[in-house]
Amino acid sequence: MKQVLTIAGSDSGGGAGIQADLKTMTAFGVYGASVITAVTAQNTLGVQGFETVSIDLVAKQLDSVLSDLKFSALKTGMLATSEIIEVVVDKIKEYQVDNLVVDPVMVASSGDILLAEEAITTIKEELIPIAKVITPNLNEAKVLTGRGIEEEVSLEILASELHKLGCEYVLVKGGHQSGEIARDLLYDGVDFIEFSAERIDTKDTHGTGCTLSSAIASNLALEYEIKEAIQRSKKYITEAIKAGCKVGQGNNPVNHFADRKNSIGDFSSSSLKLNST
Ligand SMILES: Nc1ncnc2c1ncn2[C@@H]1O[C@H](COP(=O)(O)OP(=O)(O)O)[C@@H](O)[C@H]1O
Ligand SMILES: Cc1ncc(COP(=O)(O)O)c(N)n1
Repeated sequence: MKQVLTIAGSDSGGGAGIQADLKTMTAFGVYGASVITAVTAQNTLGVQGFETVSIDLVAKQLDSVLSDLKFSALKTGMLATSEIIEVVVDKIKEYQVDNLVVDPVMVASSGDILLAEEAITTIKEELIPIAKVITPNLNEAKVLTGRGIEEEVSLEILASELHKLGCEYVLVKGGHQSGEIARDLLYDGVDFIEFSAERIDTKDTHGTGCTLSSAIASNLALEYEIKEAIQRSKKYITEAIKAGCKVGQGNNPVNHFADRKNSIGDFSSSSLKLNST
């Protein structure tokens, strides 16, 4: 069984972070393990607080899983501080794990900040150069290229500038743009490749970025080449947004099991029989 590691923060609401990552990995039939960097108190309305896990315990978690399991791919999400990024980079290098997908999480969709400002430089200088693919959203791409959030700039310019930071591929996500199409752009240093899907008219997009990056890591582990891995992930995230999980009062999460007969919210056709005692 292919094994994939997520190194990210916990979302108590279950829609983003580690929880979204493990659900996505399960949906693609790979084995998911997790190293938790921070614990957030979070729901569909926002992030009410968070604490980071100590550097020592992050390092111990990494040693535990990397010395035992055999990962075909890994992803990073919320890393919170420069110190955590540094230990993550050291361990990835020490254990020589390939297929690193970096989702440079900075701000939750609710607007709450999940990354210390000085850690942006550490992401650029230490993490991005060892990544196979980075998956910034529009705002993250602007911050990483030293732009203001309000600045008008094309996905093409952002992708080509980010590629210079040393990763193999850049996927700039256009989820926060307006228009009928949700367009993401991949750049390999030579060609631009577009991944487009219908834009779903909803505010229930909590966890979309975490889910997409985990789907890409899962598909790389399954040995799909990068374009095919992204194509499959884009299809998956579009279906997951469409199906949605109406669980809370704010911006609800996507439905990671949209293709299952017994998808979340519809157990009517489930083959699972529970014994009542
Ligand atoms: N309303 C939407 N309809 C369809 N696809 C969307 C929608 N919102 C986001 N996406 C897609 O979800 C993925 C995650 O993108 P985005 O929401 O920009 O990332 P993040 O969660 O990091 O902000 C991308 O493939 C993006 O195009
Ligand atoms: C622990 C954690 N990690 C990442 C995100 C970003 O996800 P989103 O941008 O979809 O809210 C989040 N809200 N919480």
